[in-house]
Amino acid sequence: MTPLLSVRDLHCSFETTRGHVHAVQGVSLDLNVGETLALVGESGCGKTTLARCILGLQRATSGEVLLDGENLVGLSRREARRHRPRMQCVFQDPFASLNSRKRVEDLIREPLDVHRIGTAAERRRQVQELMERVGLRPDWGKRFPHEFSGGQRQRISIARALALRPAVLICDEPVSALDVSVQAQIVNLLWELQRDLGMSYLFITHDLMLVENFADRVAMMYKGRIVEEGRAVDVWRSPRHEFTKTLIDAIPIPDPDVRMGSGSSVFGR
Ligand SMILES: Nc1ncnc2c1ncn2[C@@H]1O[C@H](COP(=O)(O)OP(=O)(O)OP(=O)(O)O)[C@@H](O)[C@H]1O
Repeated sequence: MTPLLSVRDLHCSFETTRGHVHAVQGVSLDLNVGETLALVGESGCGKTTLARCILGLQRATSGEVLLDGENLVGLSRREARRHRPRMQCVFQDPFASLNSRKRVEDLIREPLDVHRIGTAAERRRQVQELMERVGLRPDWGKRFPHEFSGGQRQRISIARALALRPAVLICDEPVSALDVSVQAQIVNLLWELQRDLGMSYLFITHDLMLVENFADRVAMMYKGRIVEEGRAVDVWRSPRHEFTKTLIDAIPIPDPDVRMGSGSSVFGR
């Protein structure tokens, strides 16, 4: 099966006042249709830079990002625009990523306006549907982001990302700015959306436990490289790289009275 998204030997470097930073060092990854690949690594290992290169927000130094077999690296802005609807992103901070001066309905409608999808009436209707879909009341559309909680704001970001019906959703630490109780709700929402819409997720996190039951495969990133990759269950049971072992060892042993039965998950999968 040809992967939907394939990253091939991707490098990204920065020249800074402190010298040369080789943030992404020859990363290769595949993401299949309907699959969740968790990209797990500690702060500064290059996860966001990799995501930005995949999305075309950051120019890769070399390598390929193939979407349905077409290489996106080095495309002109105009050519890249054609692919943009197919890959969308939900960022970490729902406070910073939403323009605070825009009403929620305008924020969610914006991608449809930019890509001129549907009539004005169809776009308005779609905004209502998207709000319902992510668990927001459609009559809240006239409100501004500051009137919402962190979890609700992340729902707004998700609705906005879904507007163009992407095939790939890149979730860059989408719950790490949220309270633990809210984290589970947002992860559950993402899981339901994937089940219903069939999207593929690249789920970036520093928290291995968060993706324990959510990811199909896990890629461990360490100092700019993928050091271990495999089915989530295999990586979890028999980690090979020291970095993975350290992360797993740091996870508290769950209280059996709280986690109902072996193998069950707080995220219900
Ligand atoms: N625009 C930039 N200019 C210079 N250096 C950068 C730039 N963006 C990232 N870096 C550097 O690249 C390295 C990887 O950063 P990156 O943000 O990709 O890591 P990360 O794993 O996403 O970390 P975090 O989880 O903290 O966001 C870091 O050393 C960072 O300082």
